[in-house]
This record gives sequence, structure tokens and C-alpha cells, in this order.
Amino acid sequence: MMLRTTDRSSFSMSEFLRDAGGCAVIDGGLATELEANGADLNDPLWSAKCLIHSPELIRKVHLDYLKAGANIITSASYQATIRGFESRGFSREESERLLRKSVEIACEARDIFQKQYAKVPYSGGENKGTSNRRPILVAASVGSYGAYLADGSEYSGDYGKAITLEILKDFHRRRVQVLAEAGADLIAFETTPNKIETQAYAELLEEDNINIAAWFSFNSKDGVNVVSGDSLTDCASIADSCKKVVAIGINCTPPRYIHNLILSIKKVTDKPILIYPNSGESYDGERKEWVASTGVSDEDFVTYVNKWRDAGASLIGGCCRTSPRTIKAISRVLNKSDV
Ligand code: MET
Ligand SMILES: [Zn+2]
Repeated sequence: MMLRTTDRSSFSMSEFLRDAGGCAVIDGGLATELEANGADLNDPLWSAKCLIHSPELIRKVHLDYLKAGANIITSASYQATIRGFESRGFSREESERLLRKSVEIACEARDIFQKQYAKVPYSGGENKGTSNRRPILVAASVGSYGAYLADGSEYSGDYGKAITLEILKDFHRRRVQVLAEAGADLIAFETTPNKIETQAYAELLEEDNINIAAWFSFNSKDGVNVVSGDSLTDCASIADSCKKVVAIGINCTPPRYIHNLILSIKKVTDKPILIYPNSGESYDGERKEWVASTGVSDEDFVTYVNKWRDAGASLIGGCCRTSPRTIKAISRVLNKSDV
């Protein structure tokens, strides 16, 4: 029997962006929208808890984002890790099955949307390049090692001296392989807090048995560097050098910082730039809640969108505490005709 491995590393972001009309809409916050739909995610697995208990809710939220105009939906695997599932009593096989399930749920939502809701279904293949239909990608989310630790270190990027490049590669390797083979179009490395993890992802993508395109997305809390204090341009340059990386950008960062960060990234890459800021509220890791005072309304958020596009971003969406309403507003600003 011949073994076939899926090779999605030849995915073309420029073709996708052309089909999407030059600019694409990323979905909004997944975990926070699951919470808005009633899920209790106060758990080290965060949104991945729903893979075990409420997959239908994940499908609904993906579908809500597609109905709001998203071109890219991001799977519920941000905090889904083999080690995390194993520590909850799942076997290695069951843990891998849950990872695959995150991608399958997103693919199901895309299928349902294309059959039931899309005004003009996307058929890909022979119809590629024809106008008047919305291309949709499934991105498999990979959150950082800090997200797995669930101790707030995805927002400090401080893993301590004991964590080496090899440890990070070993932590992510099988997870990325499983997600890559589950049918996603690309991997979304999200909320990447430091340079060492950026390097780990880049080296993993060069390995023979990982064949998928990826985007690298960083977070910042000062509008200049990534959250650890490492240089954003150093991190973006690592991403730029990696052939499998098809877009580079920023997520889960307050909207007010985004413009400057786009300009920094643009200095070191010609690859497409993606941004999906959070609502501007900040997460208090100790109290485990969002602090609302500096939040940006959906109206305010979308007033930034044209500015971000003019600065060079071509994939725009939202992260934590943004919702299908935010995505609908972004789609309208970007003139998506089918929303
Ligand atoms: N894609 C993830 C989500 O929206 C990103 C979380 S950032 C902490 O749930
Ligand atoms: Zn976020």
C-alpha cells in the first residue's frame, strides 16, 4: 500500500488574496465568543475544553464568523496540546484525535456554510479565479508554550532559563504534525511572545515530516516589541526567512498599537501582513478576567481598519473579545459584497 501524506506547503497566499479581492477577513475571538455563547472556559485547556464537551458550540461559532464575512476561520486548538490532554487522563491516541477534531469541526463549518448560506458557493478547483464567490481557509491554531502553561506567560514571554529551543520544538512537533495532516490549509502560530519560540516554529517547519504553510503572529504590549521585550523586527525577520511562512503579523494586541507595529513589520518583509487585534481590554491573568476600561467599541475598531489597510495589512480580523459583529463591520469596511 502506498502511503500518502498531504502536502499543503505549496499553498499560495497571493492567489488566495487575489481571489478574496486583495484583502481577506480573519475571524474574531474564538474562545471569548464561545464564552459569550455560554461556555465555561475557566480551565487550563481553555477553548480546547469544548473539543471534549461541546464540539457543536465550536461549529456554531465558526459558522457565525463565516456568516459575518470571514475568509479565514481558526480552529479551537489554540490551547489544545498532547501534554495538556494527557494530563487530563486522555491517551496519546485520544489526544491526537482531539487535535484532529478541532480542524474537522472547522472544515465541517465551512462545508455547511458553503452549502447552506453562501450566496455563491466557493468551488475551488476548475472555478478557481472566477469572481463573485468567497474563498474560505481553515487555519489550525497553535498557541504558544506559555498558553499551554496557562499561567499568563503567553503575555510575558518569560519561560525561564530552563526552556531551550529543543524543548520548545519537542513540545510542539507532534502537535503541529497532527494538525498539518488533519486537513487545515495552514497553521496559525498565534500570540507568539518571544524570539526563541519563533525560532522553534521556523525550524519545525523546515523538518521533512511537516508539510504545511503557516502564518506567524506576535503579540505586543508596548506597540514596539513583542511581549517578552524581544525585538519585533528580529522575530518578523525569522518568519520572513522561513519559506513556509505565508504571512506575518500581530494578534491579541490593543488596536491603538497596531498601526506602528504594521510599519515595523513592513521594514523587514514583503510577505502579506496580518493583524487581528483584541478589543483593547486587557486580561488579568491572576483574576482570570478581562479588564474592561480601555476597551474599544466595534464602531471605534472599524474606524481603524482602512488605516491599517493603507499601512500595509492585507488580512484583518479580531482576537479576544471581538465578536461576529466586529467581523461583520470589518467585512463591510473592506467592501465584501456578500455580507
Ligand atoms: N484564536 C485564539 C482565540 O481566538 C486566539 C487567542 S489569543 C489569546 O481563541
Ligand atoms: Zn486573543
